[in-house]
Amino acid sequence: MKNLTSIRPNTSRPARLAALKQSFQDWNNTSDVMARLARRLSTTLSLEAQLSILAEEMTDMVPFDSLNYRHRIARQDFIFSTGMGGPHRCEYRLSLEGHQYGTLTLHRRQRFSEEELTGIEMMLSGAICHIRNACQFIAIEQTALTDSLTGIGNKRALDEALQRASAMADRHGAPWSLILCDLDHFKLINDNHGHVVGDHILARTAEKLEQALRNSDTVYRFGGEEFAILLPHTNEQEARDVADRIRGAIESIRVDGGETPLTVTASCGVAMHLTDEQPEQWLARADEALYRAKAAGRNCTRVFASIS
Ligand SMILES: Nc1nc2c(ncn2[C@@H]2O[C@H](COP(=O)(O)OP(=O)(O)OP(=O)(O)O)[C@@H](O)[C@H]2O)c(=O)[nH]1
Repeated sequence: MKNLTSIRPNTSRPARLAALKQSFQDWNNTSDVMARLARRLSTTLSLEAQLSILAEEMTDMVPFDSLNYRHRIARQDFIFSTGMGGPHRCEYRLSLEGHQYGTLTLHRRQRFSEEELTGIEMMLSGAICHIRNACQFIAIEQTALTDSLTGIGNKRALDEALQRASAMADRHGAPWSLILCDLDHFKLINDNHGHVVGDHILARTAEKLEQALRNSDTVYRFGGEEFAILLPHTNEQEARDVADRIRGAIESIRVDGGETPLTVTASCGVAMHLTDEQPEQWLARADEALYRAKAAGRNCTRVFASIS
């Protein structure tokens, strides 16, 4: 409950409002480079958009032929480039409070003067907090989409990827396939050798899957011992071949298990996306195919045929 006596009388203050209006106009139209840079950078948390703004503002002060930025964030390389090189360059490692936030390089045909280098450094000082925030935002987003045990995409990442893939398959008519791959009798491994060994096998499986796939294919940990693989431009016959190949890769894993090395097999279910099919239906068909592979005795692949 508000204390009514503390509420100020509801009268307008024309002088203050006029000052606010002036201040807003100044803020909006400022010719102060640093203030404008800070204002523009604060409008976005997209690192790409921030670097575009920085490049735009910087080229007004210190013309350059190209700007390149590179930073490894949450195990992925973030690269931004604009323009085409030149023989002279200046490079800055961006850091704040002991943390690195990437390397920014400018190239130009003419040498950079001392005054220009000082100008660039001043602008980078004005941008660094914003760049730090954008880098941290990417890292947080990445963490939310990554499975902590294996380092590959998690269920949430798969859900988002399935949405995008369904939309693209419908728009472009290109085939997309989904493989669900589940380790066989994994409970026995945990029961007989412990969870640490089970975890190790899951991590090795993720590694093997990534090695066995093309760069355009993406792999996710979908559940405990279940993985999903999304394959663009791949029909169901090709996806079946991929599924058999990855089962072979998983079977080649050897883990120290006492007297004899431990091995593991997997079952796979394959479904190709159907026109206008919702992601959940697509996933359900792949799951049904996986169920059939398990029912058929495991260590095999089954396809949910798009034409029966
Ligand atoms: N070590 C480890 N085990 C997990 C993890 N997530 C799930 N599991 C285990 O995976 C096992 C899955 O067991 P089930 O669903 O019965 O499947 P299964 O034994 O592989 O049998 P089928 O799938 O029918 O071949 C359970 O023992 C879970 O505890 C994990 O992150 N680490």
